[in-house]
Amino acid sequence: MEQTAQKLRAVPKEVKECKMLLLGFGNVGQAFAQMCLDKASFGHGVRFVFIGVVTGAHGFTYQGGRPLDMAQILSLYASSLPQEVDLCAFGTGDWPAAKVLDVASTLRLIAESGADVVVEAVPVNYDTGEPALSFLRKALECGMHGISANKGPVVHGFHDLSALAASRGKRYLFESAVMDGVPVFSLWRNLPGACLKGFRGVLNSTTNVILTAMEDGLTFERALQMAQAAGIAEADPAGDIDGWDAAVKVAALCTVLMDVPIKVTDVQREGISSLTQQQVEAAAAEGQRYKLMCSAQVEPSGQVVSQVRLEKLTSADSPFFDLPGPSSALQIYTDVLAPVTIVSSDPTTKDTAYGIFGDCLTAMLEQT
Ligand SMILES: NC(=O)C1=CN([C@@H]2O[C@H](COP(=O)(O)OP(=O)(O)OC[C@H]3O[C@@H](n4cnc5c(N)ncnc54)[C@H](OP(=O)(O)O)[C@@H]3O)[C@@H](O)[C@H]2O)C=CC1
Ligand SMILES: N[C@@H](CC=O)C(=O)O
Repeated sequence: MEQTAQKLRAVPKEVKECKMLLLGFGNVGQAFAQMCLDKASFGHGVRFVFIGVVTGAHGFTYQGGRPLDMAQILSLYASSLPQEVDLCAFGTGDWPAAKVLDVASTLRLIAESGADVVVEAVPVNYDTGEPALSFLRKALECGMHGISANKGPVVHGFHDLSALAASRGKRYLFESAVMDGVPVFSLWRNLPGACLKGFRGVLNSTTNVILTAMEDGLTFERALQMAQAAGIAEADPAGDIDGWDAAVKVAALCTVLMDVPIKVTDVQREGISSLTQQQVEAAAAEGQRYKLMCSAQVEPSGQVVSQVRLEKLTSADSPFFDLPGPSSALQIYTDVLAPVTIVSSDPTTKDTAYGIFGDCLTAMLEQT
């Protein structure tokens, strides 16, 4: 079916080889690697070759730029307990094996690797964007594309990284940073001349899983476990629960779509931890439900007011009311279009993987 559909699209004549260095091999990194394998014979015009994988505490593998057997690496992860995995077993070339590759060594590895694309999917740092920011900067300085699923570098380095990328004729792309693989940033690139006056949305899936599950009578803790098992919670789920993930996404949208580079701490923020089962049930009994709403709007003064707020939605007409589990939605208000709403229903890490995959293709295929 996929093959047939692909024939309807323009198939690039030449196949480009793309050497990939993958930083971070958790839920997102693995889903992305799997997608590259699944789509290898799809005729999209790029042959992805993994030459290095770096983790935080599970070692790294790099064999002097030689292709890695990604299917074998994925199958090791699938068949082992997390604490048993050590990627160094696949070989580290001239590099000494180390379960933890420190940031300075990772930067050296990026520079040495000669990769075409560095894909970065390491945990978010709300305060500084590091070490992801430095990884992406190094990749771009070395003339590689920097593709990232991480919101931190968007907020802490969007303008610098984009300018650096442009100066090298490369791309810094991050479609997965907000709403997984849903084309939010690329949609905006396709609305030239439009001004964003504001937006409203449900942008954190983990809290939405928890809120929906609590409506069904599950405990907060059990619901969080479900989100973790689905691979959508942050490495530190407090970032989801306390509203930091939602706030960094709001800041990312303001920075890129409004061209107003706000900090995460500029976003008025609340989380969901104070909400009780009784409050959720009482709301449900009145046909209402709680959502962690994200919003920003440009005031007449030009100032941007942004917030993450736990709201009790009262109207089934709201595009955010009927949004179960990990689903997310964003409504944008521009000076040229009636409100536009994008909804993602029950996304998984495959959606995020596609955001990265699409960015890699965009970067590779537009390059002459
Ligand atoms: N999960 C999701 O649904 C989505 C996630 N994102 C973003 O994608 C990124 C990755 O998320 P996810 O895969 O879920 O997170 P995980 O915690 O599952 O994976 C993170 C990976 O990064 C590795 N890592 C940690 N520190 C370093 C470092 N210094 N250098 C190299 N690797 C490092 C970890 O190593 P180790 O395995 O050894 O711990 C792990 O492999 C985050 O920024 C997240 O916000 C974006 C959209 C959706
Ligand atoms: N932890 C995040 C993952 C995607 O950004 C969420 O729950 O939305």
